[in-house]
Amino acid sequence: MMESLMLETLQKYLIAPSILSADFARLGEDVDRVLASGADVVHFDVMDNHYVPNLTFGPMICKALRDYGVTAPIDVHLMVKPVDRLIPDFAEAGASIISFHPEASEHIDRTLQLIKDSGCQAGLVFNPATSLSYLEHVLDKVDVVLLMSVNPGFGGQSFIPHTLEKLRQARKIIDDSGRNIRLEVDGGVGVNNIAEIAEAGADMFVAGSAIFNQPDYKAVIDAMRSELAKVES
Ligand SMILES: O=C(CO)[C@H](O)[C@H](O)COP(=O)(O)O
Ligand SMILES: [Fe+2]
Repeated sequence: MMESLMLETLQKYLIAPSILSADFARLGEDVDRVLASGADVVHFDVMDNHYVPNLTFGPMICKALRDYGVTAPIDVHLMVKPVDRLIPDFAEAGASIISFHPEASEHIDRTLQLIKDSGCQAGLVFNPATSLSYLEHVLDKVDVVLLMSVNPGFGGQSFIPHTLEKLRQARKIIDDSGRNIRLEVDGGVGVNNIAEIAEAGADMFVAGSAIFNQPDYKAVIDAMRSELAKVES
């Protein structure tokens, strides 16, 4: 039975390991291990060697994780162009959230509607240099705002500091809207900066290399949670 997809019913802060840095030869086991270590959501980076200069995995691997028994929400981050034709495939494969980059879609409103109609939650992703103004006319259809804190395409890059200011701006837009929208941050997140990122307004944290490149995933996730607890208190 799949866990609740309603992000608003989950806890305040969500940790979403990016499986871009997982062991692909043992993906099911590695995903089970990171979830057993306290992760909330599986972040699934889809790259097409066109929108970004790298190539990863598609709906078949998402379905394979579901068939393996993964029940946690799967957060599909589409770095592909065009976007629309992959949406039904990912919904059928068991995606919970599907996020896309507005520059990669010809019709942003239509793409968001396609995601909602397929039964998934919808996210818009902003590169470090993409304007938040894309949110202006579609906020009512957005469940997740995903701010990239690196340029997309690769794991293991350093967090770009000016993203903190953009996070504050996105937090204000979300709060002013009165809607229940998650503010997710992706790229270069680790134990050292997660508190500062939460203080700037994020409530969902993607971390790939910071977790999977360490032998003890639980130690990293626990350390992230204790950093976040300092922000909450
Ligand atoms: O979308 C991504 C890259 O385009 C990844 O989710 C992101 O880079 C996570 O990796 P890390 O935590 O190692 O930076
Ligand atoms: Fe990502």
